[in-house]
Amino acid sequence: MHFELLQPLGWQPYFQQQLTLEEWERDRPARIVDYQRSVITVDTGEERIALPVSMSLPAMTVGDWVLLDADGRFLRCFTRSSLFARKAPGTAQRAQLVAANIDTVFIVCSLNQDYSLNRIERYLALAHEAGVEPVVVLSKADLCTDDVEARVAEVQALGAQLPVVAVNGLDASSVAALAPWCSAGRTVALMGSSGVGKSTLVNALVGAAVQRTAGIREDDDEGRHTTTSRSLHRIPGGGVLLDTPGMRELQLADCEQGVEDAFADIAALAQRCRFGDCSHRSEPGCAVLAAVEREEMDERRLANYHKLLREQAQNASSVAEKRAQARAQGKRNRYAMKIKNRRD
Ligand SMILES: Nc1nc2c(ncn2[C@@H]2O[C@H](COP(=O)(O)OP(=O)(O)OP(=O)(O)O)[C@@H](O)[C@H]2O)c(=O)[nH]1
Ligand SMILES: [Zn+2]
Repeated sequence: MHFELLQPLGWQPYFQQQLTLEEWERDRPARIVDYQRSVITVDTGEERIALPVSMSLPAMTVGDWVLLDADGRFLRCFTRSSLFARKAPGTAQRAQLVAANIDTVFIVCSLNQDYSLNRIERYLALAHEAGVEPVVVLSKADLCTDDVEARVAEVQALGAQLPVVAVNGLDASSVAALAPWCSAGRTVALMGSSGVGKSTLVNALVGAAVQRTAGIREDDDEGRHTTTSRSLHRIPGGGVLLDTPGMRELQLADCEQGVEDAFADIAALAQRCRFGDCSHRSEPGCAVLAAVEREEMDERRLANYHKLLREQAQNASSVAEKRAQARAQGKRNRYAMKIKNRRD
């Protein structure tokens, strides 16, 4: 019964399985379509409800599924199928949740000035870390002066079964090549540098639907919050597009496992290195360096792997430093308190 209402919001069997029959009949699942400092907007498929942010709510983000009771009160958050998060600024102890329950992320890279295999590998690591299937979208194919087919093949070589699609974002029939990932019940998102054509793709994918969502919003009592319809868009083919500034600003941080997964070929070769802790830089008996020597492994790819791991280590150590600073500050505060208490 609610199924037809929920599926256009990205509802899947994975979430359905988290409900008892009784809950399914009595309560109402809803998806977070917008998350502001003081108010969370959820969509039940029938209406949008504003939940005030409070300390009693768990950490949640756009894309999360929540269960509400019949009166629209929050009961719980569903277990996620995927999560993009990043280190929060400041003490950096808590991760900032960026987007939840995304099935596919389009890694957008333009075929003119922005094209870079290193950058694509960086985004692949982020996608792997989040547990989201990546699809590389090479935009501005119409402006590419090189052989587009050759570029596509080069990017495809970055991962086994990595889908790579070249598009002209200004041409709807070209963008239609992304339809297989945007079918009913599926949620997609976009990542990529500024100017590569993400907004153009959003318009091509949802164009008319965005207008319609805005129209519906006029009628309900939250009508003034026009930004609400900007985070989660329905795609005419049945899918959902999640587009937030947070997704657009994602950086590589704290995703060592993501880097390892994005470079699974290096991990496989490393099994045959002489030393278990081989760093694949200069060690004798290194299977990775041997593969580079035989030209079976791209030297650029190995260098980028080292670079991403190094950045990863730096991020981790700056987090550790900040934690140590916070601890030292806490100690000083407690000491000052002690002295003060003694004086009182
Ligand atoms: N020729 C051509 N131009 C494109 C294509 N995609 C985008 N553009 C143009 O490239 C410029 C930047 O595109 P945007 O969609 O604004 O890029 P963006 O990634 O959203 O940029 P930010 O908003 O800075 O993140 C615009 O002038 C678009 O019209 C394409 O496939 N072909
Ligand atoms: Zn090695």
